[in-house]
Amino acid sequence: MLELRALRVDLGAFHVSADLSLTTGGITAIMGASGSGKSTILSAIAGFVPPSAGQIRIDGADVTALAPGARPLSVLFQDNNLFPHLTVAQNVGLGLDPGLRLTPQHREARDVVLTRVGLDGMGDRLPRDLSGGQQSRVALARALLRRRPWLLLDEPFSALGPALRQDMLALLRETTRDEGLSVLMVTHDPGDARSIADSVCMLADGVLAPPAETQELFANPTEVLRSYLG
Ligand SMILES: Nc1ncnc2c1ncn2[C@@H]1O[C@H](COP(=O)(O)OP(=O)(O)OP(=O)(O)O)[C@@H](O)[C@H]1O
Repeated sequence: MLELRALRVDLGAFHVSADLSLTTGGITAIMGASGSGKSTILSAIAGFVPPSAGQIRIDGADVTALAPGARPLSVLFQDNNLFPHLTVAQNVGLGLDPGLRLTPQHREARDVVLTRVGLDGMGDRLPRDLSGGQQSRVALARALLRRRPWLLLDEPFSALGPALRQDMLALLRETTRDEGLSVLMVTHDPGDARSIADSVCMLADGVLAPPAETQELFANPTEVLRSYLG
């Protein structure tokens, strides 16, 4: 369970708040207009932006004051955050040990994940020698290898073309389901939310709404969703 209890984040004149719970397992999308505060909320949960009030609890523990690396979550950013001078295998291996001192078991786990995301045989390449879609797979592999229970994604595949993006969303759904991860994904695209999210939290007027079941929400759109869809 991920709980945002009377959470409030202030960035200068901008405010966003949330008071809701997300159950463990499945994929929740945060959807809202550009500038509505989607990244801000995700950054607060990840620990990169300090809240001005309220509490963030994950699986029963208060993580509000914990450093990002100490939280039971991984984050996947839009730019993939790959180190250009490290190989694919090294970039993925960072998910296990920031010093890259990998045991034989670590290497085996890394290679299993590389195969899982379709990068078998590409471990020795540098990120620049991969396509955009393959780079996204490296970042996903690293996040999966960390085995943190929650995976947070901020518009992770928006730089990819539509077909490749659908492939990555499908891979995300399969791999996180197989690994039993809970996913929270920021998107501005209703199509992305409909294709993989079990539930959607709409963000409008500085408030993140509690999750609504995706099919139900789109079948009976709220006022906020109607005005977002235009
Ligand atoms: N450091 C900051 N100081 C003041 N305001 C900020 C700061 N960072 C972001 N903002 C403002 O906070 C608001 C929310 O930004 P945020 O990036 O969270 O929105 P978003 O919904 O993720 O947008 P997009 O879909 O365009 O990425 C914006 O109005 C932005 O200008």
